[in-house]
Amino acid sequence: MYKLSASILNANFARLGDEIREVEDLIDELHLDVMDGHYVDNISFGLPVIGTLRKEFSSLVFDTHLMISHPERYWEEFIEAGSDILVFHLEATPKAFLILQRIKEKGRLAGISLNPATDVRLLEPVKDLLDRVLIMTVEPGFGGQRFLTPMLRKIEQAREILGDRVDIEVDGGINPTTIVEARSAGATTFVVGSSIFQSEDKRGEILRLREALAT
Ligand SMILES: O=C(CO)[C@@H](O)[C@H](O)COP(=O)(O)O
Ligand SMILES: [Co+2]
Repeated sequence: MYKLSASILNANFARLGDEIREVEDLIDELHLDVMDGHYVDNISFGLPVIGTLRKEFSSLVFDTHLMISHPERYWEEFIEAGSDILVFHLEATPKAFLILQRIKEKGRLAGISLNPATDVRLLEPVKDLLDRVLIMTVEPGFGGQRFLTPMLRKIEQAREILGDRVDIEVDGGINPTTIVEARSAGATTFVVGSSIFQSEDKRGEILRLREALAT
C-alpha cells in the first residue's frame, strides 16, 4: 500500500543508468525532478533524459515532478517522453483543471504539487480529477534539505479534504525517521532522494526505509 519513489536529483549523473539499475528492483517508482531555472532557482534535466531513461528502463513507473513555469505548454511532451504519473505545481499555472483533464484523457495518472506556503484548501475545486497530491516538505528546487515539520499538519488536512481515494505523496527531507511521521499524518507515497543516492549502501537504506514503514 505504501510506495517509495526514488528521486535521482542527487544521483551521480555521470553513471545514472548504473545508479538506477542498482536499486530498480527495490523501488516502486522513479521520481524525476524537472526544473527550469524560472519556477525554481535551479536547472536539472528535461525531456531528452526522461526519454532516454524510458528506453533503458521500460518497466519502471516514472513519476515526473514538473517544477516549471507554464506546465500547460509542456505537459504533453512529458507524457510522450514516458511519464506514467505527471505532477505539476498549482502555483505555476492558471490552467490546472484543464491540464488534469488532458493528462487523464491520455490515460496517465495526474497530480498537483503544493509549495509549503500554499493553502491545501485550494485543492477543493480539482479534487475529483486528482490521482495524487504532492505535498512539498521542503521548498522546491534542491535535494538534501531538512524536512519541514509543520507540513505534517498539512498532510493531515489534505487527507481530510481528499478522503482515501487520492494518493498523498511527500517530497523533501524524507529519511527513516521522517518517513514514519509523514505516514502517520496520512501520506502514502514517499519521495526519497539523497537518503538513498548519497548513501554508501543504497539498497540497505531502502530496506531501512521499508522497515520504518512497517513499524
Ligand atoms: O522535488 C524535489 C526538490 O525540489 C525533491 O524530489 C528532492 O529531490 C528530494 O530530495 P531529498 O530531499 O530526498 O534529498
Ligand atoms: Co520532487
